[in-house]
Amino acid sequence: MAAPRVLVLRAPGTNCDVETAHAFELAGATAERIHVGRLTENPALHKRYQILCIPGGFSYGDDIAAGRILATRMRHHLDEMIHHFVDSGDNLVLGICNGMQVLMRLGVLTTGVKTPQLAEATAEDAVASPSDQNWGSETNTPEFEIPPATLTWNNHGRFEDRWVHLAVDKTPCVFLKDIDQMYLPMAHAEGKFVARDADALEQLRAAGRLAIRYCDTDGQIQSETLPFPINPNGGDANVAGVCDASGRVFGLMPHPERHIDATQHPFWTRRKVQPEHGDGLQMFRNAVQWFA
Ligand SMILES: NC(=O)CC[C@H](N)C(=O)O
Repeated sequence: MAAPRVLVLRAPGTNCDVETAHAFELAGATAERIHVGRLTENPALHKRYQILCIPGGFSYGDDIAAGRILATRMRHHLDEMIHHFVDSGDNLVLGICNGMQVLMRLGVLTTGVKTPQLAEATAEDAVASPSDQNWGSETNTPEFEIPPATLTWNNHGRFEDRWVHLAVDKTPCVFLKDIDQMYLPMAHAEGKFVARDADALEQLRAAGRLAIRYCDTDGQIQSETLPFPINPNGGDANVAGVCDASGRVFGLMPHPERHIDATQHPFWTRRKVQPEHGDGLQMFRNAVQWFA
């Protein structure tokens, strides 16, 4: 099997690209960190790659809303690249933290959710939506249509940095194959997953799109919104990551690339048995194996 080639997308403010490329390399892929500017000047560059990964950070300083400017730049200048990775069926897309925020703004994680009241929706509906929740002109949505879900500010309104337990649901997500639980660091300010309404949330749940969720130390999810700090941001249904219908496009807020080695675990010196790797590595291995 030839090693799949990964395009780790950089933008001004990206700060997890080196670790993310390293995680992919450790899993057997070939990873290159490419600045968004290099892609806009040579749009055919993306054709050399099979995996697109948008890593974590503060692209464009999180101005307007985290991920918004990079997503807009991609939508306007790199539409062919988005099509190549998202729609072709042969490639994978991973967004980590700021990368998930970009994928949410692009609308590629929540496609296929029906909007029953669309016919009656008016421009006033859009005006009436809470402006502080980042509801905006997500991809391909007419001005008056509110996207099925978004990411907004953590409940406490601050940047939160801590380790979290995660439970993996049965979904088609390629990256989470054969993983039940993970312990990973999260580090974000705008990571609260909010569905447009109960109907949109149920559609995403029924379609197996809510791939990974915050849980307690035993892997249990006892309530629809677990208390802080188990659910670090107060997001709906404890959602930490979402995949598209095919399972090839996946975004998650916690950082798998920060737990690929067992010694990155906060209590590693106190553990009786050292696992061979950190919990996050399997996600990158699953991506590589998908091409085998
Ligand atoms: N670690 C990250 O990628 C941070 C994401 C984003 N800047 C936020 O604070 O929400």
